[in-house]
Amino acid sequence: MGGRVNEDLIKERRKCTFDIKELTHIIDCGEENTIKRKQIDNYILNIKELWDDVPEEYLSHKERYENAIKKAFIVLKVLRQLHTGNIQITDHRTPTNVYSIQDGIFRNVNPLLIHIGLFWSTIAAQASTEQQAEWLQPDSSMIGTYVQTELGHGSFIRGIETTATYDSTTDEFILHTPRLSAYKWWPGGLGNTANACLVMAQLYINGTCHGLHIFLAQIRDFDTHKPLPGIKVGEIGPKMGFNTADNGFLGFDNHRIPRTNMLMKNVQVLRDGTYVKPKHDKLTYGSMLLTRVTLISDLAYQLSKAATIAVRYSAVRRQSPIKSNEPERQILDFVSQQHKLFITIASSHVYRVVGLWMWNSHKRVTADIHEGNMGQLPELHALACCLKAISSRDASALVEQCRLACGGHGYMMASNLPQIYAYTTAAVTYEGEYTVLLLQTARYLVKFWRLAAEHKPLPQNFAYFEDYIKKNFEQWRNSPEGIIEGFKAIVAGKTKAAYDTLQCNLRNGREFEEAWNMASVQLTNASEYSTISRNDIEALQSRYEELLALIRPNAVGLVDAFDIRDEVLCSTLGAYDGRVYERMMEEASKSPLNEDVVNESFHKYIRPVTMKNKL
Ligand SMILES: CCCCC/C=C\C/C=C\C/C=C\C/C=C\C/C=C\CCCCC(=O)SCCNC(=O)CCNC(=O)[C@H](O)C(C)(C)COP(=O)(O)OP(=O)(O)OC[C@H]1O[C@@H](n2cnc3c(N)ncnc32)[C@H](O)[C@@H]1OP(=O)(O)O
Ligand SMILES: Cc1cc2nc3c(=O)[nH]c(=O)nc-3n(C[C@H](O)[C@H](O)[C@H](O)COP(=O)(O)OP(=O)(O)OC[C@H]3O[C@@H](n4cnc5c(N)ncnc54)[C@H](O)[C@@H]3O)c2cc1C
Repeated sequence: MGGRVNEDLIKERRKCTFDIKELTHIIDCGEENTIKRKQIDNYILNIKELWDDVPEEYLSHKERYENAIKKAFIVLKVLRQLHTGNIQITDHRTPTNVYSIQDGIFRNVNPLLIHIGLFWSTIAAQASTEQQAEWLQPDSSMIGTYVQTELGHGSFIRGIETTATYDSTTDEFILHTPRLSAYKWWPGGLGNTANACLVMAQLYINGTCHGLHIFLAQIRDFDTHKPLPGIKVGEIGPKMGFNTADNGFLGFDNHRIPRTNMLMKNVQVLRDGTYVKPKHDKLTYGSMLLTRVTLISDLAYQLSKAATIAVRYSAVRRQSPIKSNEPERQILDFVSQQHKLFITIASSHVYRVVGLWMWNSHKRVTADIHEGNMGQLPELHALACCLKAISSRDASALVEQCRLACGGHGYMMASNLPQIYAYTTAAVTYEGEYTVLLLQTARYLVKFWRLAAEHKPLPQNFAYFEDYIKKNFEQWRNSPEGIIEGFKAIVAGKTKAAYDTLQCNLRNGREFEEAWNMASVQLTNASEYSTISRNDIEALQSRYEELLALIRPNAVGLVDAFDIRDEVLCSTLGAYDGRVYERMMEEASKSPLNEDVVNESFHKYIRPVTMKNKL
């Protein structure tokens, strides 16, 4: 859409006091990455078939999938070309914004996301060298997905009921779904697209259960795409979001696969049925760990999208004067509006930095695991659980806050805020539900509190537990360092309170698991345990208000620095030129309900009633 840039946005950009490009390079982890990202964006933007004329919301459930899958295979081809062609990407999962353009293409989710992001990466991480040589061929016919969750079990995966029973007479595993609750349910791409999958199932050898293992199973014919005999597969139906992805269900009726289809890098079943244990029995959960780490950066990016839309809109939107004799003000001038929006910008930066830090930690710990050293895995797991849980919860709350900050127009699908919310809130549940993951972290903290309470040696990371017990905490200091000390006090105080409740429940004769359940609200909540006083809180509050005023002139510059293209934002409210009302009117004109001046329903249903007595 042509036309001049909104005057208010022009003024905002003139006011900016820092170098926007420099911040963009920092966000992208270097100018080189910014250049690479822009090259990819431009390349993909020129592929006409990837861009829709009709807004997605007007398509049926079936059309949405068909449109998305058409685009997904074009993107897949481009991805392969990018890996071998002129634009080189060495590590496509580095959590920069390199792949952000897909948000614009799908306005939702790539139906091949699990194929690209989980299927291949699980094979790469958990299959033996020979298996990888066979399966990771660039011209492979496999379109795969990651099949773990069942109708009856998602969080408690030890409860998974699908079985893989070794038959030594034929050297095969028999995959079986014993009952309805054991049907696989949810995996992305399973409904219509995948012809293969990685299945999480309970391994049985000679009547002994060895727990959960991962198996590669073909489920559809590579040529005809019909389900193989013994496979019942389909799509689960419309969801709150993710409707461009065909999440599916799957049941096995004694479906046989070769023994060599179990992922055997860390654990093996030999020809005679001998079971060779892994070095750590949670290595099978490795893909969940990696996705939790990756998600933190993805959620930071979703926050930057929501902030860009809401800040630009708030700079353009004028409503109400502050003083009655003045003109109406930009809504961004209201301090309450700044509070809603600037925290979203800040949170995006926080989770971007933390996501990168976690990504590097994951790389380091994985390298250690390759060398046989599992020592850092529990800490990484505890951190990934907590950060995935809070980043998804914060992101969905803040995206919703941005939507509300756009008033009625934020409720329009054309603002793209409802779609970003539906996408973001799903992350609170998938890849480990919020509370369930927080309880994993609590379990880790309580273990170290017990050591502290028993005056046993603690790792350096937990020295602050000892400080808390010895009352070594400093008085509150109103500074970044002081705030960190305050948080340490809160964690220690909360862990102590939960631990004391746990001990009290145990002394009252409860079994540990029951005592844990009774303490679980305390184990997941945070309260104020620091030495902060009422005066300190008031001082912090006024410092916060001063900072809002300092950020205000740079607000548009800060979101411009996220450098998110209009084709990715897909928002009438958030486009770079700020021509909000023109874009809204243009989008409304695309509604099929505006095609006829008088809709045919008038003649069928309305007129017979309204004109009844007059005919
Ligand atoms: C343009 C093209 C685009 C291309 C795109 C390219 C790339 C994209 C790449 C990535 C994607 C990026 C972003 C993603 C965006 C969107 C995502 C889209 C789709 C969504 C996918 C969703 C997929 C899924 O949901 S898969 C299913 C996930 N399911 C779960 O997470 C289940 C949760 N439950 C569990 O994990 C476990 O049951 C548990 C809660 C951890 C408990 O396990 P259990 O065995 O019962 O263990 P227990 O509690 O008894 O603890 C025992 C012991 O083990 C320790 N433990 C547990 N887990 C682990 C672990 N993982 N690692 C290490 N240790 C572990 C635990 O702490 C205990 O220790 P201890 O005894 O206390 O010492
Ligand atoms: C959009 C989307 C995509 C998905 N994609 C995939 C996929 O590709 N592959 C796949 O395998 N799965 C996938 N899933 C499934 C997802 O991983 C699970 O839904 C998720 O792990 C939560 O499990 P659940 O549904 O069993 O929730 P439940 O565990 O039934 O949660 C319900 C409630 O019970 C509470 N609860 C459960 N256990 C405990 C406990 N021990 N202590 C305290 N409270 C507890 C929870 O906090 C929650 O409030 C997807 C899900 C969604 C929404």
